[in-house]
Amino acid sequence: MDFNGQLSPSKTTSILREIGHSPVKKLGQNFLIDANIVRKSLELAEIKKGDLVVEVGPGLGTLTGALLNEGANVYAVELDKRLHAHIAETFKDCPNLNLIWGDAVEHPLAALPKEAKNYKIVANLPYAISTIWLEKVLSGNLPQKMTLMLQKEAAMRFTAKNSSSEYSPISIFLNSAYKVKCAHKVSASCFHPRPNVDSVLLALEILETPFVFKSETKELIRKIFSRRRKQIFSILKDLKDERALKWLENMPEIKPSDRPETIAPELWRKLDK
Ligand SMILES: C[S@@+](CC[C@H](N)C(=O)[O-])C[C@H]1O[C@@H](n2cnc3c(N)ncnc32)[C@H](O)[C@@H]1O
Repeated sequence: MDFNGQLSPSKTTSILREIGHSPVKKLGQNFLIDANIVRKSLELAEIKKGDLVVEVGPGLGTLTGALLNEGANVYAVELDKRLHAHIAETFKDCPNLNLIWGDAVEHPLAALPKEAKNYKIVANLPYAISTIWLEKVLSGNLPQKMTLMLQKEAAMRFTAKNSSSEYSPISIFLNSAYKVKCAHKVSASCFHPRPNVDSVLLALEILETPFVFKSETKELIRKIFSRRRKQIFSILKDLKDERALKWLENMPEIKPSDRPETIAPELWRKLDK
């Protein structure tokens, strides 16, 4: 089956007209209309027949169709009821698609079976949920590869190194489990409607020994970063966190006057022990 007939801007607008749908900004509905980017996403994810792939927000089904064409088993979650119905109808004869209606923050891996191993994620993510969704993914059964289309600003935050202004809790959690294989700038003209900002296609590969932070440590790191301009000792004293104060005491690499954004991921990992 060939599902790739909807990549041109005119075909996309005609499908939207047919199903009576106007793109919803708050759901990040900027649909991919560039066949090269679709191909590149599949290439980076090294999609082959039989792969288990999670997709967030299939939208009009452009990536979904390409994944199914390659013989992948796709698990997808779409929040927009009209688009969910459109996808369900378009792919009704396709047993390799497991589609659910719902919020990807609640179902970060769609309906993927809990025991699934060696799965991948390929998604053109809705901007509003990209960080919270990724945090959820990083808390559980980790994918082998993630190929994510993101707004440039989110991609920079995800991949930031310490001592940069973008460095955030999500940079620490992601950097502790994945390496960046490639980050490819994507122009606004590859989407309909055109977003106001550039996007980045980010390919991530799991580390040999990925590190998953405990949820209480993640919560603490988030609290510390909410005061990122302050010095680490004074933050921990304010928070009255004995465990973290002990960590700092035993960490000759960190000065009490350092700011949280200067502390490298491997030092934060020691706070989790
Ligand atoms: C950037 S569009 C991508 C659409 C399609 N995959 C493509 O590449 O053309 C984001 C999609 O995510 C859906 N979406 C937005 N928020 C969502 C959420 N919380 N859970 C699941 N899907 C969501 C939108 O309705 C939209 O279909």
